[in-house]
Amino acid sequence: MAYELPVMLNCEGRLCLIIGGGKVAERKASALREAGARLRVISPLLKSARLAEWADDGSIEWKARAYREGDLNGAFLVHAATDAPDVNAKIAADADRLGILVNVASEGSSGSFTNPAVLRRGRLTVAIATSGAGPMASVTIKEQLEHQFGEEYEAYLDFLYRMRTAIKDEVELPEQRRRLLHKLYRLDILEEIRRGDNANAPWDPDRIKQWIEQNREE
Ligand SMILES: C[C@@]1(CC(=O)O)c2cc3[nH]c(cc4nc(cc5[nH]c(cc(n2)[C@H]1CCC(=O)O)[C@@](C)(CC(=O)O)[C@@H]5CCC(=O)O)C(CC(=O)O)=C4CCC(=O)O)c(CCC(=O)O)c3CC(=O)O
Ligand SMILES: NC(=O)C1=CN([C@@H]2O[C@H](COP(=O)(O)OP(=O)(O)OC[C@H]3O[C@@H](n4cnc5c(N)ncnc54)[C@H](O)[C@@H]3O)[C@@H](O)[C@H]2O)C=CC1
Repeated sequence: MAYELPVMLNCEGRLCLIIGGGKVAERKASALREAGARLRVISPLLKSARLAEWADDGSIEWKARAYREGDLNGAFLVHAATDAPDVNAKIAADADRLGILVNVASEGSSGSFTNPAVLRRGRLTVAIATSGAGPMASVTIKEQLEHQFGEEYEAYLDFLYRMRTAIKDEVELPEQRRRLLHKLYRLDILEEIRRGDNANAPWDPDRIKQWIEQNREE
């Protein structure tokens, strides 16, 4: 078995195409909207009500026709999400020729990327893929992880982000930076957040500065 390479794609402002306008197209569109992509859907009709809504309010562009060669020019990535496997296969071949990332809904292994099930807690992303064992296995495992990684992780990662940014801004010496970052990840802030202490004693910029001053020397 060859393992696939997990990556995080920055789709912000990039043109992403979805060929097809059904349930699967809607799911892929929804994820790409959250990622800030510029979205174009090509499909003779939109079977998904949400896709139709987004086309109406202009948040996605809809071309009401079947796929044709040339549609892929200028795209960052494409989802082949029609219910016609031969059309999806043609899209995959065209995309490969042009060097464009392609996902094939009807036959995952024939595209250049697949979509994991995703658990988000603010800045935390947990992606689960099963290399062919099936998307429902991914979803079940995601549901198990939801209990382990509760809502408090959003506040926790925001805290880590603010601390790390402040350390990078305030501390020049690599040695001190490293020491502070090591101490940062050992702080038991998660427990503080769970107890609700964090709301009473927020880590505002002054307290962060103070912590940096107290901990920068051994
Ligand atoms: C390879 C992959 C390629 C890709 O699409 O990227 C793929 C492929 C296929 N899926 C099929 C079926 C279904 N997929 C779902 C749902 C999801 N599928 C997703 C990912 C992936 N699906 C990639 C592998 C990821 C991994 O490794 O686990 C999720 C996780 C993410 C997402 O789609 O964004 C999302 C859950 C989102 C969530 O809820 O969190 C449902 C349920 C439903 O639709 O409600 C069904 C019906 C039930 C069933 O059949 O199991 C079929 C058969 C189609 C046919 O019958 O023709 C194929 C084709 C094949 O197997 O190659
Ligand atoms: N990867 C996944 O997560 C899943 C994949 N599937 C697969 O994905 C396919 C699509 O599923 P659904 O969205 O439920 O189908 P659907 O039937 O709801 O939608 C298909 C869409 O494709 C459009 N279409 C058909 N021919 C086209 C063409 N030549 N050019 C452009 N658009 C065209 C139709 O107008 C329709 O809007 C299924 O056939 C199945 O093989 C199904 C479930 C989950």
